[in-house]
Amino acid sequence: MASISGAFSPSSTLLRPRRHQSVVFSAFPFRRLRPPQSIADLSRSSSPSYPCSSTNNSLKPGSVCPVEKDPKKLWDRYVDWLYQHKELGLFLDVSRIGFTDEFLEKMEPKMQKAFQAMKELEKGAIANPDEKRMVGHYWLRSPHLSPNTYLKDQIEKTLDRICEFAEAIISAKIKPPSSPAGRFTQILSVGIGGSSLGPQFVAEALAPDNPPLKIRFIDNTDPAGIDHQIAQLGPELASTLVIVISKSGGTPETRNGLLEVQKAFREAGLNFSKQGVAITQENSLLDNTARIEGWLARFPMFDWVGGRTSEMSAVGLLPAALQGIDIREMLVGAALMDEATRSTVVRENPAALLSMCWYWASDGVGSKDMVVLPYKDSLLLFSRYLQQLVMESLGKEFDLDGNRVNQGLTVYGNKGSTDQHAYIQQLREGVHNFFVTFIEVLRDRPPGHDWELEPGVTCGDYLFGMLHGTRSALYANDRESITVTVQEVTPRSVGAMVALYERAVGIYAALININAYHQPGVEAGKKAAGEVLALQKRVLTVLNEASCKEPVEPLTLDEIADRCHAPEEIEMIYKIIQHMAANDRALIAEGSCGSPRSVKVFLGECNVDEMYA
Ligand SMILES: O=P(O)(O)OC[C@H]1O[C@H](O)[C@H](O)[C@@H](O)[C@@H]1O
Repeated sequence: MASISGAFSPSSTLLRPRRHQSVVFSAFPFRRLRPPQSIADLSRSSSPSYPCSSTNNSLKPGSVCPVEKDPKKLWDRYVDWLYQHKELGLFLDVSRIGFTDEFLEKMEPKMQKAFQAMKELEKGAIANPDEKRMVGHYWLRSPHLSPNTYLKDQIEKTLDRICEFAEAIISAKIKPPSSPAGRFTQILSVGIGGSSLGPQFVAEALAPDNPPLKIRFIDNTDPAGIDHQIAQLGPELASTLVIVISKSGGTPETRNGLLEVQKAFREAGLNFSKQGVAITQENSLLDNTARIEGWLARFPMFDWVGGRTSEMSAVGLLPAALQGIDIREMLVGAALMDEATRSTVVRENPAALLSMCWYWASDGVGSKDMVVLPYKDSLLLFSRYLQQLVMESLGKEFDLDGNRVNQGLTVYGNKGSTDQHAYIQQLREGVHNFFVTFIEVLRDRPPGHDWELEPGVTCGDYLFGMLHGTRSALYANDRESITVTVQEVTPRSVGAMVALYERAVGIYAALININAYHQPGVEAGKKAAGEVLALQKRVLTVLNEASCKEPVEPLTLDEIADRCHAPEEIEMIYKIIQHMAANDRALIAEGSCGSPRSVKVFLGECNVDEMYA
């Protein structure tokens, strides 16, 4: 790599655009052998072999299988395993994952079983048995594959409506009633989890510098965060289209976000219903609210699309279209990737290659974390998006046969090269509990804008050097990695990447025999949150009774817990008091919060109505 010295003495040399450049690359003559019939065939073929012996019944060699270091053999492995999708301009390099021929051979029957499971899923099987639901996100980009014409029509009609609505908003055929701009200029998206992460990722990746409508998100029940978003809109609230997204239509954080935004509208003298849009399942609480209040529009979320795989439904497509992103291109990218990932030849199926690598790298039990490092600022949120897609899908206590398995695959990462200045030190030299996925984007800038900031080297060359330097340095220390390469960040390539990972998760889930499409663990936290709020109400009632006495009776935490009939909840009661005391809740706490036993509490005023309620 070029030396750093002199890096800040820009040379103004403009690069001559070479029109043939990308063509040369995409037509690079990667040798494609006659497709082998199975992985087992491959292991008997001329591919280089990696001499790791397997321990008894494990699919992976027991201890550490040293990765190939011989440059010539590594190049052979690179060339042999390089996957290319020509039409999408996407490459997948798995050469720096050390799977062996023996591993591939043993995996082959499992892979074939997984392909069969995916085939049945796409045909409309109840692939989510707990919730008795079909899993149909693949139909969203290929409606003709839906199991019946009713679903096909639903998908197509919804897509047409999204396009028409977005066009009417952008062209100001539909206007907000009291906007000085005379048109919608902002989107405020209210939603959480799968109803927000995809739209956030896509906005960051694809929104133009000056979109027809700018988007911001409320994705939490943090009052300060909500206030910040509303304050940032300022007078533009009058020109804001509020899209409330919730599949269930009853998620508390989203409901709270909606109530806070509606209050802001009231206070600004605006009519929310003329600016509100709902995306939710038919007849959900949100749907009924939107219908009764006469909101501007309602779009459906289908029962058979899960939140974390909803990017190609109205959830992802409506916000994207309103930002001027070509959503039909996103769908084309996803459909092309779906087609490629239906192949039952592992080597020719990039999602199968990914899931097979995950299995190898994490022993099929999540023993290693997946660090996702896109070297492109616009893909910053990809790892965050993947975190939900992968971890909520694969992180399960039981397998499909009811065995306790505590499965999962941890995902984290932000972007390169920024993360090289944060935690890559540990990855290179510290605890060896991860593998990396590099996301490489070949095109640095739009054509005609590049320049050499030192002789022969552009800013993008540095980014390129950082990626490959890190990949090599990690590999030299036996740290495995996968590299996904795309030509550019476009609606098509983003659609393809979403589809690639959706399918990889589906295949991997089949390999480890778990239901990827439910999330029973999330319910426990929601239920516990409800219990905390119920306890808070009981605490307030007890305090009110004591505070209405003459004279007022300050209570210790033990006394409050006893009167709430919840002595085992004393710690939570302490936390409730601490939180309310910090938030001007007419509650007076004497003593020191640092020594909870000294605390005595009463209310600043007695609420007589509540006493007799
Ligand atoms: O879209 P919603 O029904 O509001 O759900 C939003 C999110 O909430 C949940 O707790 C689930 O774990 C997520 O999978 C879901 O995406």
